[in-house]
Amino acid sequence: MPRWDIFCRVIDNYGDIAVTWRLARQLVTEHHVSVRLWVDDLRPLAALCPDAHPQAASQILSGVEVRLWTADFPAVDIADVVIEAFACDIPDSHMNAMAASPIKSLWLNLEYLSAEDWVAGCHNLPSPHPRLPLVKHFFFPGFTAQTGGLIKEYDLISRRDAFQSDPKLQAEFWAQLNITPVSDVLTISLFGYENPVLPSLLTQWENSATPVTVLLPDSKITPLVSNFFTNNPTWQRGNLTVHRLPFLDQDSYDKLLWLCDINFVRGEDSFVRAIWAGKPFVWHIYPQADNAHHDKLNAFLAHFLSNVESNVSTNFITFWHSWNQVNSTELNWHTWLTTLPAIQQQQLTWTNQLIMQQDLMRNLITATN
Ligand SMILES: Cc1cn([C@H]2C[C@H](O)[C@@H](COP(=O)(O)OP(=O)(O)O[C@H]3O[C@@H](C)[C@H](O)[C@@H](O)[C@H]3O)O2)c(=O)[nH]c1=O
Repeated sequence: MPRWDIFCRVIDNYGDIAVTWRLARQLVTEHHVSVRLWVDDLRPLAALCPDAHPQAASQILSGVEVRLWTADFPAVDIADVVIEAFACDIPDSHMNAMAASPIKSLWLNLEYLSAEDWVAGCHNLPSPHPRLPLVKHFFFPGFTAQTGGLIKEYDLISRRDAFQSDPKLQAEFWAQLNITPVSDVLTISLFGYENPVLPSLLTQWENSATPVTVLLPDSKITPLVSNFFTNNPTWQRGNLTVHRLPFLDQDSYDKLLWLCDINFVRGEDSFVRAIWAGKPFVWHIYPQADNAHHDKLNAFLAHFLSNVESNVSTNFITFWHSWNQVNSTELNWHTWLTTLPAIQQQQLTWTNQLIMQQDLMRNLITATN
């Protein structure tokens, strides 16, 4: 059985481990390879996967061998495929062992997702090691067939469709969340980074003509929501009700996205899952130094909105820019809502095209053959 090593350093938050954990599980389940996932901090994994022990040096989870990556890296057997996630630099001792081994590992650097045009040109490029007889290849996820694609399990869309068409499955999930659903409300999931424009949005929801129910899994945005409800322990103001949820396991979070009418997501992995959920979403992109994330945000918007009439796309972009503080235009929820019929249509067409493309894991496997 082919052996794969995946290396992940947790920079912050959940995204680094979220992506590698998802990929590791998919490789085991769908490609039947043996996967060893090296992670330098297991605490975020324990949030995504409650079965994970946050300190264990070694544990098997969903068929994946999860190893705590410490400074004193052990001498271990060399895998057929080595994935270094997000340029995390595998240990020198291991690299030397790879160079000396008769097994010629395929070494890939799995990069961050971007819709920018340059990605297609850099995907698969080799990077020979300056000293050792090793070549690392860049592997860029992306939205076109010229890139490494997006993570999507083979049965994701059928599981989503089954959930979205079955009131019983939805009722079970509401019960799991311990919430009694209310009809004729707009249900919104809210996940994001600290965001100074949030109070304005909450006020607009409070005054909205349609009642708004927010499902709020624990995140960096929670304290701001809590401030909004100071002196109001029920977390209800005007037409806005917020339900505070614990941080959900990764599979339950998918269901939350499938359930809600609109999803506010962030970073990388929840953003991709919101795309697959097929519901309108708002992306809080991971903020980078020198506003490098603005180009990334605009590249995605250009790609996503390429077939949308200009007045709709202008209003849509203005709202996303305000949410991400790319501009100082006041956030206008009502105007954004008017874009939704056209956006939903576009999302359906666009997501269906993406579904037809080969997913990231299969592109990885193609690269290894
Ligand atoms: C809210 C919630 C999220 N999740 C999951 C969804 C995702 O798999 C994961 C969150 O990861 P992300 O969406 O990527 O957002 P993120 O912000 O957590 O992660 C990152 O983004 C990257 C771009 C950065 O490089 C990383 O350093 C990191 O900041 O948490 C749950 O499983 N349960 C929950 O309740």
